[in-house]
Amino acid sequence: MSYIKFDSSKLSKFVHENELPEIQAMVTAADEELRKGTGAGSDFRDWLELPTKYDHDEVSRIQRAADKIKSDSKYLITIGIGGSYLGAQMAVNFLHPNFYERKNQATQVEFVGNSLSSSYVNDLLNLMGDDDFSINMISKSGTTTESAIAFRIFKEKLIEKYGEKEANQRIYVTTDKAHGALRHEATVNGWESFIIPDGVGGRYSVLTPVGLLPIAVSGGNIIDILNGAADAQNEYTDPDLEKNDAYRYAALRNILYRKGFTTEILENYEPNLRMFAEWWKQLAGESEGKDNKGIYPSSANFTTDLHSFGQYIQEGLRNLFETVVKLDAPASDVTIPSADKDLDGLKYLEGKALDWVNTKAYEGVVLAHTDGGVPVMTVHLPDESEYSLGYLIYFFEVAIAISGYLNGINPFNQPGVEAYKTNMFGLLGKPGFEEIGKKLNKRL
Ligand SMILES: O=P(O)(O)OC[C@H]1O[C@](O)(CO)[C@@H](O)[C@@H]1O
Repeated sequence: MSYIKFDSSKLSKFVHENELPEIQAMVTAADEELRKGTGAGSDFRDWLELPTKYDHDEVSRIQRAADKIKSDSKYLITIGIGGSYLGAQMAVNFLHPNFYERKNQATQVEFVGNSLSSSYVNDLLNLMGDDDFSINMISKSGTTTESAIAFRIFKEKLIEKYGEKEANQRIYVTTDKAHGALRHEATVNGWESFIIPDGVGGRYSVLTPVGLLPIAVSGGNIIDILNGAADAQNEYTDPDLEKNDAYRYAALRNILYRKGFTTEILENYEPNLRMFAEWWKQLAGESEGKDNKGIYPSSANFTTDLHSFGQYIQEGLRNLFETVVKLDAPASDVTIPSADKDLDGLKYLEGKALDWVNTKAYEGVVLAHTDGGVPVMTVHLPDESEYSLGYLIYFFEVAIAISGYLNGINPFNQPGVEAYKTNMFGLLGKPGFEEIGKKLNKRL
């Protein structure tokens, strides 16, 4: 029995019994493409064995760097965008109690460079005030505009506060091994640096130093995360759909997609899983949305959004399906108190645990949405531990890769991201983009 329970029992109305066996041959072929490297994008499969083959010396260095940052910094300013921040922020948010940032006196991990908002930058600078800080600049390419601009701004502040020599001791760079401006800058300035392996793309990089350093600084146990992912790596290897839950999830979403269920909503019932959906949206969207096809990844936070666009899910356009990440055992629970009078009509819930109510809400929603024509699958997450998170990360990573091959695309490239960058560079007057800029300006 799988550590993470995958429940597709409510799909019978949408997927006939014969359909899974009938797609098995395609899944086996997709598995071969992934494992043997015969599929498109085969240079980017090193995440597959990362949990069991990671560089132990590098992980020890990450732990030491995290200890230093915790001892000399109130803030770790983590700069990156896309895969260079989503996994780290998702894990930091998941592993710590809600409101942790406001209460905790230890080093706070803050994220910047994931937008071009000046208010956000100024708000962060105001929050930091004159407190001690360090920077973790994360960029595989080293050329991403959003993060490069943030790095300039915060590096300048660091040098202003500490002088160049000490500032250089407070800059940690996570980038590729050999290429790129950032690698060169790190070498010239003697910054401590960590490697994003060549064969691991941004959205698959959370278990590399990209995610591990910020997570370690926040107090997360990175070895436990890797152990969870390693066990998942061992579990999800058999292409047999009856034995591999991650592959079954991939197969079912492909079956649903072909029937017109083109939007997937990843849902949670826990606020600390909100960022998990953001991480998943990049993983799924950047991997699968290409060649004018692919499931559109979206997310919802329940029960909150049941009072917002829950109406749409229940009765709107019938192209939706849902995947719930349901936490089975929250770290703590609350008992609903008794009251002398029953003015609020809650007597029937007195003495009940809040998480029991949450679970009943989930069960009610699954049945209501199923009745409303929305297929629902559930991934049961046993608890809020690092181990479980590592397991869950790997479940979705391998499922999305198989899903991409099932849909006949390269799950490991992202050619479409360049279009906005080219236009932005033209409009910003970047050297080499002048002609594009002239043409675009005429259209504005
Ligand atoms: O780590 P980098 O090279 O700064 O890239 C950040 C993100 O930008 C993208 O390349 C898209 O522009 C993502 O694939 C990636 O995760």
